Amino acid sequence: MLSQLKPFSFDASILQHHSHIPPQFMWPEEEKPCPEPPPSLDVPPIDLGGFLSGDPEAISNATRLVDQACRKHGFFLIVNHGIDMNLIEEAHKGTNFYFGMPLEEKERALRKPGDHCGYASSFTNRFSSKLPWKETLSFRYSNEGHLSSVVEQYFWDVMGANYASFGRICQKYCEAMNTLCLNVMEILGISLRVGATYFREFFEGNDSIMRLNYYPPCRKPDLALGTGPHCDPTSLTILHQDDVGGLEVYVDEKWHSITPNPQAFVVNIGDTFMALSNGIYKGCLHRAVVNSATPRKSLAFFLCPRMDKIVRPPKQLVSEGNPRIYPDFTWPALLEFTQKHYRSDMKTLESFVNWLQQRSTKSSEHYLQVEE
Ligand SMILES: C=C1C[C@]23C[C@H]1CC[C@H]2[C@]1(C)CCC[C@@](C)(C(=O)O)[C@H]1[C@@H]3C(=O)O
Ligand SMILES: O=C(O)CCC(=O)C(=O)O
Ligand SMILES: [Fe+2]
Repeated sequence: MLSQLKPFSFDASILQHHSHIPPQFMWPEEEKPCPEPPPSLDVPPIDLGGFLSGDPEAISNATRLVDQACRKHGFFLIVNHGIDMNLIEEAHKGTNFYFGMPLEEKERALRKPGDHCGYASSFTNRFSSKLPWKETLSFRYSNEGHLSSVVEQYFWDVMGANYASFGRICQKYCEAMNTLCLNVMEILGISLRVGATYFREFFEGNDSIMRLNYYPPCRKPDLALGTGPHCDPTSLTILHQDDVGGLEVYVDEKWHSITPNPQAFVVNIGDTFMALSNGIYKGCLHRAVVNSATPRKSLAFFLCPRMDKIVRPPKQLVSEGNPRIYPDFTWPALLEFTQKHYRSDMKTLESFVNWLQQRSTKSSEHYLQVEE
């Protein structure tokens, strides 16, 4: 259980100037950043415009490259995506604006225990060690009719009139991410040979999470981590990083850096899509390191299925040779597990399945006791 600790506030405007960092931010030897900058990962970018043009060669290239990447490590880049670069720049500017505010202003959106939305500064009241060196602002996106302006509304309701313009930018940005995700779902459907519409329809009504990551400079970047090693428990992540660099992906038993490319989105498979693909596509292990000089930002859109959807692979992906790996589950159950019972890492899905089985065993034992 993630204990409710006596919170101390991580005020980045102060802590970033400390030559020593609190011990809670120091990571163990086996998880610390690499002593030398790791090699960059050579990932062939997927030309989304080419795929969407209907050109057979472009479709074949995109689906082949995505299939190779997702069977191996679950990570790829998208270029020629059609998203307005001004919108992306406005989203980064608004992120700077928000995280540049005094702590008490940011804490007006303070994340409540057990909730995934709101402002968090390194989760000081959530974890007792291996604290991430970052501030985050997370909020809900849905394209269901009655929630179609839920992002803009959140900024009005929680942040106030000063953030209305930023709220409009984030609403437009999330709508663009939704379009991008559904196009990627078409590529994944063709790559897995279940058809272009299968996963697109599954995620048409999604209930997703947008997260703004802000990594202040750290005087001990070799001891801290901005975000610890993990697979995203969500379905698909579309991330835009600024030009600072710090995202690392674990491939072939070693860490690789991802060179910033403002024209590209970083895309990775999450645990929930790994279950939807019956383990054929892998959740991508990744982390973020920090530096001593420059703040870093990343905008992460986490695609999640509608709350009532059952996460179950299509029958074409289950066979005698490839039997079911994970039981049916819903995203809200996995989300609650990550917010109330378990800190997401590289074993989240396995731990979640064990937790589900223990709970069903306990409840059937209880039932039997009541019955006897
Ligand atoms: C559903 C989520 C939980 C986290 C945010 C989204 C997807 C990624 C998860 C996370 C980033 C994985 C690393 C640990 C974590 C606690 C973090 O460092 O922020 C995770 C997020 C969370 O639980 O808030
Ligand atoms: O900031 C980054 O580059 C990675 C952040 C991340 O992995 C996450 O928010 O899940
Ligand atoms: Fe992540």
